[in-house]
Amino acid sequence: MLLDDLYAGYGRTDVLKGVSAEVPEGAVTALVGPNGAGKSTLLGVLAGTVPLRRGKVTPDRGARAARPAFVVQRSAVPDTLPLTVRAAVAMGRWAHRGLWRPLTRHDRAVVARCMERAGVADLADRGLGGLSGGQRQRALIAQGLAQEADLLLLDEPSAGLDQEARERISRTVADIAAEGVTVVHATHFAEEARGADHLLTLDQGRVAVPNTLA
Ligand SMILES: Nc1ncnc2c1ncn2[C@@H]1O[C@H](COP(=O)(O)OP(=O)(O)OP(=O)(O)O)[C@@H](O)[C@H]1O
Repeated sequence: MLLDDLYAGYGRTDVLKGVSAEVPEGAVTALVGPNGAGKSTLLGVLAGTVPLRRGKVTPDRGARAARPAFVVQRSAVPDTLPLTVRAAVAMGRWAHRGLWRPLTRHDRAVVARCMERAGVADLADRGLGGLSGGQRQRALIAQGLAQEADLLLLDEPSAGLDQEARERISRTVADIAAEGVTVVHATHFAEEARGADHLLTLDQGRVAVPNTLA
């Protein structure tokens, strides 16, 4: 996917100020940079939730442009949401099924497979609110996977998690990319960024020069 001179922001302020970069297909791109650099804004642009003011995103050849799945920061999901893991992951099928249509056998198989891939199959009947941070984050990743998107966008999935939980998420993310999904993974952890296939460093709304870890 090619990002060409992207501008986006809120109100009168541009947050992204001419971001140009290549995001390789079927690989993990770590999106790094200090607080406020524009990482979440760029993810929002790629997800279609933040409008582009200028510039262009060219999807990979063969990929359908409008097939991103956005795994938002865990803090954006209320703790008290009365949902089991299975129900939360099944919400990922809404894009295919519509809100009130019952899930088909195929949908249920996809949900089961995605819980397996994200390592939450054994938690399927547990409530989201009672899970550990790492378990909850993996449930949200499973929900993103259930959308069967070409592009998986992860906004700091490891924030607040211990090293073991972070490593588990890194492995899951690498496996997903190995299956051909393009992953953009915003992170503040240098070890996660080093483990990625590609690096995109933002600084004050621009690609940092050089595009390396600080
Ligand atoms: N919904 C919004 N409305 C107005 N300003 C916003 C909004 N979201 C983000 N901003 C501002 O845009 C700038 C970039 O924020 P963004 O969340 O994209 O950065 P970030 O790199 O993801 O930061 P962090 O590492 O803290 O998550 C910040 O100055 C922030 O205050």
